[in-house]
Amino acid sequence: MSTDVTAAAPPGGAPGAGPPRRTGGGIAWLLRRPGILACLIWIGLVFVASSVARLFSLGNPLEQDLGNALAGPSAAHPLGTDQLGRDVLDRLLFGGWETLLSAWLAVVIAVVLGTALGLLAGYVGGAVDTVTSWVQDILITLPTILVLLAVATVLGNDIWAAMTVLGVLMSATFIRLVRSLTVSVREELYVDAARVSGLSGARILGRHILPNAVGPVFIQGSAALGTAVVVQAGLGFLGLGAPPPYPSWGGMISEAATSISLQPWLLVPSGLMIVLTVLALNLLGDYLRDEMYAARQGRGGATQPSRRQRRAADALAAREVAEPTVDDGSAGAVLRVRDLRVSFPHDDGFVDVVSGVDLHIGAGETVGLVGESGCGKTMTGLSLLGLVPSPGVVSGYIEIDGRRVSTHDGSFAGRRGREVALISQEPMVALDPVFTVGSLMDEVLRGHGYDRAGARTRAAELLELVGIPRIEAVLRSYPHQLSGGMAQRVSIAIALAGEPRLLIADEPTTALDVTVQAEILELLRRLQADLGMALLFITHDLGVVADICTRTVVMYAGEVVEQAPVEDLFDSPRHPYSGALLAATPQVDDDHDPVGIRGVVPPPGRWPEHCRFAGRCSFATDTCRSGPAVLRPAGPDRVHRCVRSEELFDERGDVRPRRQPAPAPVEVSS
Ligand SMILES: Nc1ncnc2c1ncn2[C@@H]1O[C@H](COP(=O)(O)OP(=O)(O)OP(=O)(O)O)[C@@H](O)[C@H]1O
Repeated sequence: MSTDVTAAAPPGGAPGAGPPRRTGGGIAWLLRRPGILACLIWIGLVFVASSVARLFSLGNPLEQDLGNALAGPSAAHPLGTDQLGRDVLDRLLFGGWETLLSAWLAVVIAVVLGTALGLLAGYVGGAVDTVTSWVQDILITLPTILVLLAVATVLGNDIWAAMTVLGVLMSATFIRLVRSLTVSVREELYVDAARVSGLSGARILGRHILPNAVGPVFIQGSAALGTAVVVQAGLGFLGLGAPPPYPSWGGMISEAATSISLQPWLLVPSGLMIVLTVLALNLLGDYLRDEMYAARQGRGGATQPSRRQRRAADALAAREVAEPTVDDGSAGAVLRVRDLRVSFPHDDGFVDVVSGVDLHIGAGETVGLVGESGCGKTMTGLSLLGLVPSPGVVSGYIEIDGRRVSTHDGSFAGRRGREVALISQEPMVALDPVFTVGSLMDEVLRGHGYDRAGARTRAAELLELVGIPRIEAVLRSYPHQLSGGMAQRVSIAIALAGEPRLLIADEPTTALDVTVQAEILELLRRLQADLGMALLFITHDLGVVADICTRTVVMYAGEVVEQAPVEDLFDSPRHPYSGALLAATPQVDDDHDPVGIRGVVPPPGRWPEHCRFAGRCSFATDTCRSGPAVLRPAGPDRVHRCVRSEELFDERGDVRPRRQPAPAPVEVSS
């Protein structure tokens, strides 16, 4: 039994993403994880008891009492006696020491050798990588037991030599694991930065690449220890363990098997000891892998919700929100959202980072979601994909293509990629550096039901659709061999593979230079017109919204403050925040300088009960601070959240507020 941690390994993980983060004190951390604690207690007990028994010569594992052979458990012999009347507990403990230490030896050799070769192969590449791959393939192909029997034939019953050879054979797993981690991290920008700053290869490996491998190697090592114990017991069973009369766990099973008809109990202690120890080692590996994964998702350590927070999360998740009414103009839309809330643990409860968002997007419509950093745009987008990171809780009504979806009942699972897909800001994030574009697309398309030949044809069609030249060469390329624009086109092609009805583009052009930005926008506009998807375009850039969107939703501090057709919003904003955003946007054909918005968006949990923008709004009066600002209709397909809107914008004759009076001091509630 082994645990493959490659899936949990962080491709291009953050530097230092090593073993599970320990937070809140080691004991408290362990107490919250009873599975890990139970495994550690068992392994520790066996190791300490067998070490003490061996080192201090406690018990008499060799002392025979033929008059009391094959006895069951008793006060004098808690686990009974064997054929020669020797105490089974003493023999188990005496044999355990050698079993565990020799298994450790094998794993240490496997880890050290495998990590060194994996790092070298992954970092240096070329001929070194090729030769190491051959070595790894040979080690994997060799039949372990036959090799160990050959070693025993040559060297006799030398369990330490056998376990050294086992360590070399097992190193193949670590070579593969560390090599793939190294390849994925090698192209990271921070590794390039280290190279540029003149660090030596050895230093880059040690400081920037090795820490990424420590966690996965540690976890794989735990599973390998279980395997080594099994192999060691197998050798003992075949008579290749400790020479008689010295005990080994495998040897004890072999002896018990010969007396099974006279005393079946004899099989239980040694069998159970091997099973429980191997199980504990493997489970420990699995638990640690889950912890590491959770830590990478932001769920580990300090962010684990408390019991009270879990109760609050359950209450939030159970919040009932009715289907939107037909008179809000959303009937028949591809996306219908009502009273969407995204909340994260805070103090003893939860705090909203998105609150009460209503949204709809029809087929063929492009809606721009705009607002400053931290207003909740990305969280809104992720909630529509069921991808809000744990322990965040999403509640509210979400309907995609006529069917209600929820994060809590797994209904997103089959829909992601099919009904709703995502293009992210950084294309390389979506493209695993270990695989070629061809195999990435093949994997996605096979998931959508294509056979191998069909997937190949469809991949080429999709790349053609997104305007990629030299398709065959691109299919054979690795992501790092593509330019930013080309990589974004590939990630768009992958997003389109499932023919989604709703495409969420989260700042898809921010990481690209302006000419490539224009090309990608043009591509999205064309695709959207051809395929008739609903497109939610998340951006800071109002220029992009003017360019590509039909409707704009302006978010401030977690809520929608204005929603209007693009032209209406740009010509006559109805909320001072929309006006301020427009005034802050540079325009080529305009003689006004952009005016920044003073102050910052208050953080979640510090939003005032009244209008959330009041603290930064030059037009705010006591009326704005007298109670919550609710959404108000302002014409067809138009709403805003400003109590003074009519008064303000009437006074100003529908002219957008290019210059605001000096802003009031920033106000946040305590
Ligand atoms: N994992 C998390 N745990 C707790 N709070 C989070 C988490 N992720 C985001 N937030 C908070 O949610 C709020 C909204 O973040 P979000 O990323 O949606 O904003 P945004 O408008 O998309 O900003 P940007 O344009 O910078 O991406 C922020 O205050 C952020 O601090």
